[in-house]
Amino acid sequence: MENESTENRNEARIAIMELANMISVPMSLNAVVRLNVADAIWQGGSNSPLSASQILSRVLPSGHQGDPENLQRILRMLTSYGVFAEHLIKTPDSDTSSERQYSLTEVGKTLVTDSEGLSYASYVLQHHQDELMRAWPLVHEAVVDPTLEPFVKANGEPAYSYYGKKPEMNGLMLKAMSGVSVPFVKAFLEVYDGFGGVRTLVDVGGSAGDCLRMILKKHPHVKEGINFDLPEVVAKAPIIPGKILLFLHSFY
Ligand SMILES: C[S@@+](CC[C@H](N)C(=O)[O-])C[C@H]1O[C@@H](n2cnc3c(N)ncnc32)[C@H](O)[C@@H]1O
Repeated sequence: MENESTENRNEARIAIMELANMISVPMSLNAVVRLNVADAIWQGGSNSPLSASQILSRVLPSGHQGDPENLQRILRMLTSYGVFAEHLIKTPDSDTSSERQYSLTEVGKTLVTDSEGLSYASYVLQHHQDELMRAWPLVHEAVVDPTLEPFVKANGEPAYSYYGKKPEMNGLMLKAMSGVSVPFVKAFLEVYDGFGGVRTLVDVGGSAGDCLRMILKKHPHVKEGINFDLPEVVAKAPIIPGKILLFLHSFY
């Protein structure tokens, strides 16, 4: 091993410590989503910088002060990962001290609830449910014995059949997929021109059917959409009479 005091070795030690603590990043993200911080800052588009105390006064029920210091720690952490922008605002009664305030960056804005009630917040929550978190410490076992995936080892059955039995998880999965896919499909439909001549369109694993619904709306010559997904999923997907059929099946 080379000399431990070289710049390279110092940077390597810091890098491995950062990797070892990386869980603090998604967990902090999960915390701000649970606390609904993005909507509190966004306030219909104002995105005015707010201190941790001001944010807490908007997200907690009246009478609950919370701990602004702890929230500020989380906000600072996520600022360093580009979710928030930090503003140092001089406090009026002091020449020297300043207050930290936070607004949303482009990344942070993905967590703001839109007019359809969607955002990337559900995607964040979906990934950090207890059942998924339980599978992560078993990843090394997938190397030793790949016959059962970590989710099955942790929860007794594969993820999608598990979601199907838990209405809350199923609902969150649907909402997460809608939140992720709707903005992408909007952008994709602005530039993609490949649906000419298509009469029937099948979306395999179409979830709540958002992609199909948006494509059929933009391209009325596509007469029929088939959402091919699991029974519990299509049971929750809105039907468009005469336009979207639901195929209650499994591709396994
Ligand atoms: C990652 S999601 C994709 C959702 C959707 N395509 C979108 O972009 O929003 C995967 C989808 O595959 C579906 N799926 C998983 N296993 C399936 C199976 N065995 N048969 C049919 N659909 C399945 C899930 O229910 C889920 O809706």
